[in-house]
Amino acid sequence: MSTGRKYLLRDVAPYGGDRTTVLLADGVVAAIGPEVSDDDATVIDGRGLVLLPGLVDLHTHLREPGREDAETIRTGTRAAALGGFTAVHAMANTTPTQDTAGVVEQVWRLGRDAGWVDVHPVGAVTVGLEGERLAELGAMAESRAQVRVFSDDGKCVHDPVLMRRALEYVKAFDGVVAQHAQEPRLTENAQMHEGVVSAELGLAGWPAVAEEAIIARDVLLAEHVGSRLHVCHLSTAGSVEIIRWAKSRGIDVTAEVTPHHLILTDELARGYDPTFKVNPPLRTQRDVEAVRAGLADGTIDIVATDHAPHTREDKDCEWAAAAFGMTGLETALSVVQETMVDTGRMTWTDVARVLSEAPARIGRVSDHGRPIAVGEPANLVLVDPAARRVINPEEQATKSGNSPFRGRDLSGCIVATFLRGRATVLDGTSCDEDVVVRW
Ligand SMILES: NC(=O)N[C@@H](CC(=O)O)C(=O)O
Ligand SMILES: [Zn+2]
Ligand SMILES: [Zn+2]
Repeated sequence: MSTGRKYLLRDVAPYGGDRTTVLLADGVVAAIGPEVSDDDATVIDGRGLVLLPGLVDLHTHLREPGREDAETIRTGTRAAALGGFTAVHAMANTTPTQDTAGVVEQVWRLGRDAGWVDVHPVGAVTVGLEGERLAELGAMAESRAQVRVFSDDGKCVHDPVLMRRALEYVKAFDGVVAQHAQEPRLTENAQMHEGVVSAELGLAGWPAVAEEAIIARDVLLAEHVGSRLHVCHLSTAGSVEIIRWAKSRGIDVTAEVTPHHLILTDELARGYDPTFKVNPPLRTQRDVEAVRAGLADGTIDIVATDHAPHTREDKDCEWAAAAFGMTGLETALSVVQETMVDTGRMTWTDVARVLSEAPARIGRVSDHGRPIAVGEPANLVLVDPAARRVINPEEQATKSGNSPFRGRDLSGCIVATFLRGRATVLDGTSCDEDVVVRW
């Protein structure tokens, strides 16, 4: 499983703490300590660099099968590695839908063959994401892909009876239902957040209550059946309040926020640039403050990218005709650093929790999100928090150009990413030749 190559990360700061030296060999963390050395190892000067467990994304759209013009498993996972990820969960809204053991195994296998990160397919909750019949959840759980996260993401499981049955069903294999919380009737034709800006622009609004009503219903359903619920891309102040209340009652719910909802607002719609059209929509500054506070105090468990690549044809058109979604794998850590670390709201230990440990736990991925300790799998990322870069989507590994950060100067760069001790990224560049699968 390992390349046989060894790496000596000299004078790195695990979790941004005291400097030490870390040796990676045989796919694991082989030694840690200020005096550690190894003459055969490739030495990386880690002064000023922060070492974190490899990032885990619970919410990525890789588009394959079906929309390889927007992204492939190979391009999307290379983007993930460049963003510091070692594992991603690939959402089920592909064509065909990831609603059978056959399709999730295909995605899992393509991810393994690409070799950039571990790909964990998400299984659809309902057949074809149509919200009518439960998909074969058990068969997907038992397949080689070992699916534990189920979601109709892109669509809401809006039938409460189906949602209840899904929550009950996944208990048998310790699965979780990840809900895209969008009340369909309240969001018909919705184009952006419903508020002052949508009124001024004359665009149909997506009210906060359309998200909050589903979250409120689902936490009560989860409590009723004693199951695990995960809320995708939570975006409003009211949603944070509901999750806080649910957790105080002991309900087994977790929630995610995207990088873009931590930093961007609905004001960006004023330019009618569809790059900023996303589901759920960018909200107000008050919501941004609330999700930051919720992430800092643990109400929101994780940051997930909701990386949603779209072709130029699907995005370079008038606002109303454009697809919802923005890319995020290659900028996620920078946005979290800027909004949460550089502002003093979180430490790097907190970042490891929200971008690695907690998503691995929610997705039941056992060999990622582990502590940086001797004997643990060497799934790691090395970050230079002092570096800055201007985002140019044309230079990114993702096939799609719909980054909302185009032209923006962001802090923090990924220096290296290691998957089971093999460098997938070195010096901020992907190690293309090294990505030979050894399983
Ligand atoms: N987030 C988006 O705006 N779009 C996602 C679907 C989704 O996450 O709901 C997509 O698949 O493009
Ligand atoms: Zn969604
Ligand atoms: Zn999504």
